Amino acid sequence: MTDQPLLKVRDLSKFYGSRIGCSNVAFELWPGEVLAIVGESGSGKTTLLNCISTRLMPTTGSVEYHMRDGQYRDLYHMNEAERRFLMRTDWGFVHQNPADGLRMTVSAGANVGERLMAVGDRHYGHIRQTASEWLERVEISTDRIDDQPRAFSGGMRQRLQIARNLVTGPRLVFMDEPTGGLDVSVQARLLDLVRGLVNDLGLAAIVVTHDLAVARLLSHRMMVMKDGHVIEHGLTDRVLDDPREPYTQLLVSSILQV
Ligand SMILES: Nc1ncnc2c1ncn2[C@@H]1O[C@H](COP(=O)(O)OP(=O)(O)OP(=O)(O)O)[C@@H](O)[C@H]1O
Repeated sequence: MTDQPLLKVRDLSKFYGSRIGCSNVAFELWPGEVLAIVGESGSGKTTLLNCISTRLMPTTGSVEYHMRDGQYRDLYHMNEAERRFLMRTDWGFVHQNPADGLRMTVSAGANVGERLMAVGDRHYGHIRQTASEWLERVEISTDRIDDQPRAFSGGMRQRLQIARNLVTGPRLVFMDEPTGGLDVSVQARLLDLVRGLVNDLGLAAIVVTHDLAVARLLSHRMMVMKDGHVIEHGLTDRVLDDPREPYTQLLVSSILQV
């Protein structure tokens, strides 16, 4: 870890008309750190994730990012081209539904390889070799490299989406319910895989989940949201083992005691 945060979020709010999406959120994310945003449906998790990742314009607040050149830049003061460049080179975004993050009608190899081309790799042999290594890394047999993701199972699609996102060596990955929609045994395997990759690559990640078991397994720190507000924030083990807010206590007792 370096001695400076990767991301500084200050006073971030998003209102949809008079409805609160998220309100007054502030935190810092450090390199290599995984933060989980948890809460019930409608608590504002996706709104917050989308505001931080510049997919949604917040109503107020700032998000500063520590660029590779050592400077902090306010994401909302970048122009569109700069933001796109950052998304392509430094960030990944793993959607709940793999179809939202993959190109379903091109091959698995091309799904991974085109990200390398987007960052300037032009050598076909190298691109195919790297794509093949990444398929192996996410436990997809390399003899499926020419198959389209629509011929894959849900778990395979999600693993392919992860490979597509990580192949370019991002520093920060956003994940929106990465195991949602998969059945339980597939979820467990995928979580193990994600945890291993995040550790090995020293990635920072922000993971939205309504599942506290996912937060427990993946994250170092967690924020609990309710009605658009962060009501509790701390080290994951502390929040789950010794929740301070009655709402968090309720969540923990209702969900985690299985
Ligand atoms: N495009 C929109 N227009 C109006 N209100 C919205 C919009 N998107 C979200 N909201 C409202 O903002 C609040 C937070 O929603 P958000 O989707 O961020 O919650 P969430 O915790 O991600 O829920 P879920 O787990 O169901 O995805 C909710 O009251 C929701 O109705």
